[in-house]
Amino acid sequence: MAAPPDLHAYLVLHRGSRWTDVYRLSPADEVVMGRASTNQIILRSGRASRRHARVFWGHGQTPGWWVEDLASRNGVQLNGQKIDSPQTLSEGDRLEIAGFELRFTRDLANGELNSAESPVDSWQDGVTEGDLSQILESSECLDIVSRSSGDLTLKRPKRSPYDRSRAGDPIPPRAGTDRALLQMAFAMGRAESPDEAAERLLETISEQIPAAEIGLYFDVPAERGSGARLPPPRRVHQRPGHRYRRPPETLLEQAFAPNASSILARNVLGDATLATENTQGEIDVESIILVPLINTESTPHRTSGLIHVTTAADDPSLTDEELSLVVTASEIFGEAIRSLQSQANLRQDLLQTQQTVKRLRAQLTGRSAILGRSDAIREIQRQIVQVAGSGAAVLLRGESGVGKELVASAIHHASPRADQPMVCLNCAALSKDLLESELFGHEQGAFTGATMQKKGKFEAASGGTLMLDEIGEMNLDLQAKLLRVLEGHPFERVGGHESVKVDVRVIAATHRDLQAMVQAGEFRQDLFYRLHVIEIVVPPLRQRGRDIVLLAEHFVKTLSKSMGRRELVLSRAAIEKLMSYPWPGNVRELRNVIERAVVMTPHRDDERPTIDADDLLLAPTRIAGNLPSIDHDPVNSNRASISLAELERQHIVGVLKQTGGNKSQASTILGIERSTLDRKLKRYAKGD
Ligand SMILES: Nc1ncnc2c1ncn2[C@@H]1O[C@H](COP(=O)(O)OP(=O)(O)OP(=O)(O)O)[C@@H](O)[C@H]1O
Repeated sequence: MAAPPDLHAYLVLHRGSRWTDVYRLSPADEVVMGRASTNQIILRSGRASRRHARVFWGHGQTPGWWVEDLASRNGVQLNGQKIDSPQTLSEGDRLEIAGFELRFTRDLANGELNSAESPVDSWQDGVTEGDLSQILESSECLDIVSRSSGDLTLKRPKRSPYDRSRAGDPIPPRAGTDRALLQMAFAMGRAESPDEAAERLLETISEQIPAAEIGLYFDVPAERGSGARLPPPRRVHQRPGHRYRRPPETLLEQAFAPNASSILARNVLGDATLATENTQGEIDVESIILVPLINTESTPHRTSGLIHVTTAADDPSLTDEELSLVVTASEIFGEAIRSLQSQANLRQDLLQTQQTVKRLRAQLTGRSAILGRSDAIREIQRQIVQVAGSGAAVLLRGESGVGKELVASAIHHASPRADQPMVCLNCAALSKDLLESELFGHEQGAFTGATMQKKGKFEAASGGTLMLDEIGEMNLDLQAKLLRVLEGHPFERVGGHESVKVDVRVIAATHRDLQAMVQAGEFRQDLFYRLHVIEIVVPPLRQRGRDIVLLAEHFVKTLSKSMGRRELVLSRAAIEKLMSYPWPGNVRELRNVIERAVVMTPHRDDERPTIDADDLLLAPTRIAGNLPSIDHDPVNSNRASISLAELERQHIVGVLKQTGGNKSQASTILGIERSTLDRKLKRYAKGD
């Protein structure tokens, strides 16, 4: 006799926070719980009597659902009170029978399907291949298994459905399930996309539960996580002659609610809260497994997908082992998706980093653009293009500050080595031993302080370009070692025996006359010839005509911007002053002069600030040949009339001029720290 639908109710058993078992009560059938295998709900516990309790529909004084203790040894508790006569059941009542707790409800939409405990740990915990056996092991916490359609079988806690050793085990072991899950885990580990992983998931579940329809939903956007708005399943498995139907609204609400747990529901024929009707308007689903996929990357954790398995009226009910299988498979799937996601994120990061590197490189190339329209600079630009393609060594000659490093950088960036490193080393700044170890590296313990192996600039520039500035300052022994490397021989790190071979293009630079040095025996002739094959002479600034103004305006613009100042303009008088000055310190000196002027020019709001001739602090200079000379020769000027402090000041100014304003070089020559030099210069600027 079919009961009116509103008389149906459910017994719900939560098993930890992992999943929920639902048994649908039908008024036509009483449900007996106890140890005997003939019961509808079998309690596999030493504390259970053979026929322990029954739940039934009664028409007595109060028509409704009743629970009765069938004279059990350990009794039945209803909401914490032991019962001694049949009691009616009300919404939310809690039954405790032989150590198991069941809830009575008529309304599953009332949140009853979800456990009160914190979020489902199945998806959240995730698994790795190594964890898989542990997860299978954790299935031992299963305390209920189903035997046949329409009943619940409770068994002792801590018994695994995979345990084959117990005599008289009512659960046939699922041979091959573990192996299928392992194979699935490995296949998912190789998957290249979430869809491929999903394919493996569906394949495994449908092989293990052949008599079922399966729908898989994943990547469900947060705003579409319920009801009619749920997108169609991404993957479906249905047997010939059967159609998969998505879960009804009530079940979806449960699955997408916070703390959703997995659900196994049986005996659900005709229940519109748990299944969706077919085209004839009937609900012909017998049992359901619904496992939410929880996205733990989101805050708070939320359901981002579902595995939905259903059996039809004529099929056997889904079992606990099958629930366990689907939950475990979902955990593995979750882990695979997370790992694919993090791979995708890494790929994305890498792409962004590569784009940043490209952008910065373009900026650097822009910055290293050699400004100038003079014939002298056009000739340099032509030579750069000409030599860039070859891997031959290049010798750059020119006064200090003319832009030799800029030319080297332009050659590197125009060459096929542009994507590889460019490394610069100033040979004048280091002692012989230090220079050797900087160039070729050293092994651990090679000298005092060599606490670990260090690669040299040659290795650092591998595949790229090494610029050796002030090559004329290199000691003769090192010149010999350098020549061997330029000739393609391997080298050894200082204190080492291992041969290191690198592919590095060397660009050497000097402001000195190397030929004269060769004649004086200060530079190796063979090295000179090797370097001299391609020689570019960078002209001094005073030979570049209007380029002086072009460069000055460029520095005014870029320096005002970098200092956050409104853009300044050079007055006509200032331009004339710049054009008539011989620039012994070349472009570096010009840059320094403009920098000072930009800092010192007063800031007025009303008009565009102008750099006037007086704002340009140029040192009085006398030119000898085309090299800078020093006006204040501290050695030969009238020392007797000046103080020691003034003598020091003059000497420092002289050395700075000699180095074209290069403070690092000046401090090396003066034998003082760069910071000391800065301090002294500040003091002079204040007029102390
Ligand atoms: N043509 C140019 N266009 C723009 N900036 C330039 C130009 N030439 C030189 N500079 C700038 O002048 C400064 C000195 O240039 P660089 O260091 O290349 O000179 P250098 O000849 O290598 O000096 P040194 O011999 O003292 O090492 C740098 O700030 C550089 O950017």
